[in-house]
Amino acid sequence: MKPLRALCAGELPRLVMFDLDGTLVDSVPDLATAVDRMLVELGREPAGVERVRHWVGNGARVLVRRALAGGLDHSAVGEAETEEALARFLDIYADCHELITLYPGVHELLEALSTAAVELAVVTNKPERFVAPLLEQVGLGGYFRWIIGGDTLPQQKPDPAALLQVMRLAGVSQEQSLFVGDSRSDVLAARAAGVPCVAVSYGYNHGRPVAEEAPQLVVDSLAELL
Ligand SMILES: O=C(O)COP(=O)(O)O
Ligand SMILES: [Mg+2]
Repeated sequence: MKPLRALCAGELPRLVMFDLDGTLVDSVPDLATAVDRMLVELGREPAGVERVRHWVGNGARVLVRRALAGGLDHSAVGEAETEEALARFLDIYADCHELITLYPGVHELLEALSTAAVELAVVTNKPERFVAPLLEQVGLGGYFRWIIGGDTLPQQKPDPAALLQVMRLAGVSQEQSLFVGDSRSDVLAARAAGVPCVAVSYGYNHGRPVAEEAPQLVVDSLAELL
């Protein structure tokens, strides 16, 4: 795990925090199914998986607002409309987990880290209630000591609060920690928390290359960290 040592002053990190959607799992096909069912129920055109891919990353509420707006800028969408659509989306998505898949290298990396007694956490903007069951479904149930969802704390990424909270709970400093994510919010949250960030190039970053956000390292597969 040389690349990880290089990021943490020659030592293995004691804590690795992972983003979920677009980093560990490809959840966009299911999210798109749920978004499209919601839109059709509301009498609108479905958005399709490619557009939904660009909208994921800032939690369910923003995803629904982007779907209602038909684009990334959701500033014109009203509150009442958001609440009604969000409730439908959450209900529909609760039964939409058929297409989720694990990215290559994920299982191998988590296995190697946990064998090396590195503490593991998930810090995602996905609503917390979905996270543990999905990890279980894809065979990652036993790995994570801490799970923080987008509604666990008052703040979500790019705010560093969740990362700071996990480091506090683990009793581990920034220098001994690492964050692995796929989007701008992940790189910004890690930077604000003072934690080095590895970004995966295959995830969702609103249609932009995540390398533009200047993480410490970009990899095309988590297997590169082994
Ligand atoms: O639910 C989202 O918007 C994305 O969640 P993530 O933080 O795991 O990428
Ligand atoms: Mg992500």
